[in-house]
Amino acid sequence: MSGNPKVVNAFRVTRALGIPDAEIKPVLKGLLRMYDKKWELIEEDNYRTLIDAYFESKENKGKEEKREAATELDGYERPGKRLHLANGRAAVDQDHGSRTMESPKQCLTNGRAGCSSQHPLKQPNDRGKKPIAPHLVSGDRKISIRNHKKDLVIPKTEEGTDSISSSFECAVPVRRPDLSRGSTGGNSGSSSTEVGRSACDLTCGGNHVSRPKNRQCGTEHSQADLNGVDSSCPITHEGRKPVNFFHDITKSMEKVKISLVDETGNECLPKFNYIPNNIIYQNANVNISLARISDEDCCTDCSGDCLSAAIPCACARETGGEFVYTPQGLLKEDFLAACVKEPEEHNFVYCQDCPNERSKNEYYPEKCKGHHIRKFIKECWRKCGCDLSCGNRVVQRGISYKLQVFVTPEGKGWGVRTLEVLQKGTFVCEYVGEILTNTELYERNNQSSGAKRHTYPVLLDGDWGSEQILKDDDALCLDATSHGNVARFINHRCSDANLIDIPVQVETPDRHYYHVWVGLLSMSTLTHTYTHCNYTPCERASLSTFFVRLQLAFFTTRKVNAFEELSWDYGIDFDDHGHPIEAFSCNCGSVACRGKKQNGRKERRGKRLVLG
Ligand SMILES: C[S@@+](CC[C@H](N)C(=O)[O-])C[C@H]1O[C@@H](n2cnc3c(N)ncnc32)[C@H](O)[C@@H]1O
Repeated sequence: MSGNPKVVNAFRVTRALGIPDAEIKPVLKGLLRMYDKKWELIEEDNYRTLIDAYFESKENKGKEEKREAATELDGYERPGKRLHLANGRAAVDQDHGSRTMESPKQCLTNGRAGCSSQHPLKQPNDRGKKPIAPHLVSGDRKISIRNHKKDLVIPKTEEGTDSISSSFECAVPVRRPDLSRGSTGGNSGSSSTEVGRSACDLTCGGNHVSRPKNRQCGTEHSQADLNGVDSSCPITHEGRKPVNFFHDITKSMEKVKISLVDETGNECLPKFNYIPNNIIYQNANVNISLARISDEDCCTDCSGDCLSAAIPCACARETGGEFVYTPQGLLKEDFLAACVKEPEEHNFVYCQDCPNERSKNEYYPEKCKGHHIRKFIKECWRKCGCDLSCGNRVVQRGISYKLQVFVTPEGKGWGVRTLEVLQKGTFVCEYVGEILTNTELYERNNQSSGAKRHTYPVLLDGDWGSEQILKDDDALCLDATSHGNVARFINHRCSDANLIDIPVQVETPDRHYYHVWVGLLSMSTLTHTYTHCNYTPCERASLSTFFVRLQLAFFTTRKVNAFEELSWDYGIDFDDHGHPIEAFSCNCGSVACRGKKQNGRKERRGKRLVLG
């Protein structure tokens, strides 16, 4: 086995993750048997299946040992057999089963139309580029720190519209730096081939309940799916049974489940890979070192909850000596009001040589359009003495409220709604995606066309307005088209949006709107570690040094009722006709809607809002 170059390569990757060859070998053998030696299923996504299966087997082994210990104590043999990967099924059948193991198998055995033999997590619109392989990340990435002095700028949204693009393909709000007014692309319509695949992707996720109906998307379901909505599938709040229903699009990667429901059957199922944290695609310069963060920038002497201390600790200094959170974990009214307020001229900085303009036109870049210096949140972090339950650690605790992805009745495609009442100032979710440089994004868009255009990245970071020339790999975006979290489904609203995006500084000493954890592991391992291992919060915190996380967080701007759709202002400039991609016709329904088009022409009403 070990002479085979494919095996050698697999070992090389898993070795880089610290997995001994002797331990990965039986797992690999089991997978090869299970997949009839279809190496492509094992190799995909940097051996994701293999790595998942390894951790799965370890986890199961741990459980088994506990069970055996309990049996010994009880003095009798409990029913249930011990299953090994080597027997070809093991981890799949054990307990609740492994979705990651189960998925490809289902695809293969069901022979479902529209479900290729690809690993379900494979992106059909992969343009030949993949996230960095583990060995590359750990071996090649230099770890250093830049001196970011400026706030994150989240200027404008750029948008792609393509008449044939489908909503599951686009789905990523993009906020581009330079364009203080973005435009956004619409994406109605569908592509039958891709939809078939997309349906498969979710179906193979192991929690799909559906009735066959997606005519528009051309999805053909297997007999299993034809059985209709199962009894665990809830009646929707409109009193209907959904046509498509998924219990948890996060694949257990979040603390709470996020369901997806389609009562219409007319919407293409989304095609993307759920990730709970941002991950570097390739060239982004998001390096940081502990040494750069001085003790003055954290509260090493604190313990427990910083909010309950008589005097606010050092972590409140960045936000005027006061924490931005209430003891209930909500944003304070005055801070929220300041964030929601429209920016004034003095809130903008201008680059001498703007990387965003350069990425659009290398030789004759236009003048910098200005970057909005925004308010930001500073949370405590790992150098602080407090613990994860500290009141100044809200965003980093992750999604806590029940959300649902659903089909909007107004023709906006999928949207997100809350299933419970959210008080004003509640943290809802982060915006998560792949971290790209502007140039990478530009190249992605150039290489793809139509539905595959990555038109909605959110601008992340830049040392805007600095004296020096900002390099391309310092100007970053988040692209959630292929990899993202629930935020990729949140629709735009021109005014009175019930969410606002606020940058969160957790891990950097500068006014740098993201926090970074050095990326040493691949996305699959990251996912895996959070999903499958029973780490305590403390263990997770230490493990997280290996992850890359930037944070852009959504908070409610007012009280939001259960089943209300969540929305945020993408900052689109619907009047930006020079933009290569035409903005979608806005159906936000707000009184001051500025992007409604009628008969292909834009209704000229409403104000022109400029957002950083
Ligand atoms: C980030 S995605 C949001 C999720 C998307 N609705 C979906 O189905 O995946 C952005 C896209 O959603 C649609 N969209 C978002 N807000 C909209 C609005 N107010 N009116 C019409 N379409 C909207 C547009 O097609 C836009 O390109």
